[in-house]
Amino acid sequence: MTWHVLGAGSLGCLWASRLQLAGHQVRLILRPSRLAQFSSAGSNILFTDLQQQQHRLALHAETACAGLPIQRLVLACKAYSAAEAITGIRHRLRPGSQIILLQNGIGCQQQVHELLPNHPVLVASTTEGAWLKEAFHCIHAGQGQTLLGRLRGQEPVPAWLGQLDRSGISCQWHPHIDSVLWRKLAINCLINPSTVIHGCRNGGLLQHLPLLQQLSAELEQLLLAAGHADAAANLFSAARHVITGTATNTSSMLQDVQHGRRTEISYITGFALQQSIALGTPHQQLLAVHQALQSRLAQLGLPTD
Ligand SMILES: NC(=O)C1=CN([C@@H]2O[C@H](COP(=O)(O)OP(=O)(O)OC[C@H]3O[C@@H](n4cnc5c(N)ncnc54)[C@H](OP(=O)(O)O)[C@@H]3O)[C@@H](O)[C@H]2O)C=CC1
Ligand SMILES: CC(C)(CO)C(=O)C(=O)O
Repeated sequence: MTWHVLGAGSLGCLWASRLQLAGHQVRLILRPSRLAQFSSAGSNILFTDLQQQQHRLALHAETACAGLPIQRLVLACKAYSAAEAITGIRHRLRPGSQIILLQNGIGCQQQVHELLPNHPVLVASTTEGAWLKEAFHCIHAGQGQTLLGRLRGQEPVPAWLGQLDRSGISCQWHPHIDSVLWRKLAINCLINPSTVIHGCRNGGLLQHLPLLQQLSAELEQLLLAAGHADAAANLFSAARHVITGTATNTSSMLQDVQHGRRTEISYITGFALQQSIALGTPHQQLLAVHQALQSRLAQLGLPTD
């Protein structure tokens, strides 16, 4: 069965390259302007793997309008593009077509569910790392792991999970993917905005641990109130572990800011704050961090949502 991958950004190129290298049929879905750029550059992805080996892969690409019905779609756009991307492609979906969401943060998964109430929507949480050296040149920066599950419905564990593993996409089924998303959300709330506010790599946050500890206490209460006690356990020490383990990394949000790109703030601190208000949990620190991040984005002339 063909894998359709929407978006040839970092993760889209990473998934498409590895699937194609493993012998699967892959089709990219690009916006018209990207498709023109892709075609004039020879319809290739250059993929640098973890061993620094380069692979030049000829891929089929098309726009959302054209093409055959889609049976399996990997949505590899940013969280803020997900709803619009699904709206543009849903005429090509058929009953039973599967959608796999790769977005960070929370909120877009629910938007997609609402747009596609009768489709199997699978949600991934990944710690893989990839970036684009230039358009269509993807660098695989970190192996990481992908957990996959369903937020709603009774879809069985997909038989194609093994295809992903054999393609080098280390992927495991998780029965409570919502808790995994919430835990990652909390870690991202603790790390990403502060790296932008302080303009530092992840390790620079070791200078700001007392404030992070207060924020972590609020996030723990939010996770508990949202029914994710597992996700709340030892949150602060887990975040500190990630900070030290990724000390030299630039967070994805700071990378977006450095490249003048819109961030996923609304799906990270924005979502957490909205939920905290709805559930009546303390959110003084969360509000302060969210507002400080918005101020910094506004100063830089970037969208604050
Ligand atoms: N990169 C990474 O290492 C990781 C990323 N993630 C998450 O994965 C998601 C994707 O991230 P990443 O790959 O880095 O993002 P990128 O910005 O690199 O890529 C997103 C791509 O989606 C494309 N796109 C958006 N809307 C459409 C559309 N309607 N039709 C076709 N293409 C579209 C964009 O195309 P265009 O340029 O034409 O707008 C862009 O190329 C994010 O939520 C991110 O947080 C999670 C873990 C790791
Ligand atoms: C865990 C962390 C903070 C690593 O940089 C991340 O997920 C991100 O940058 O988005």
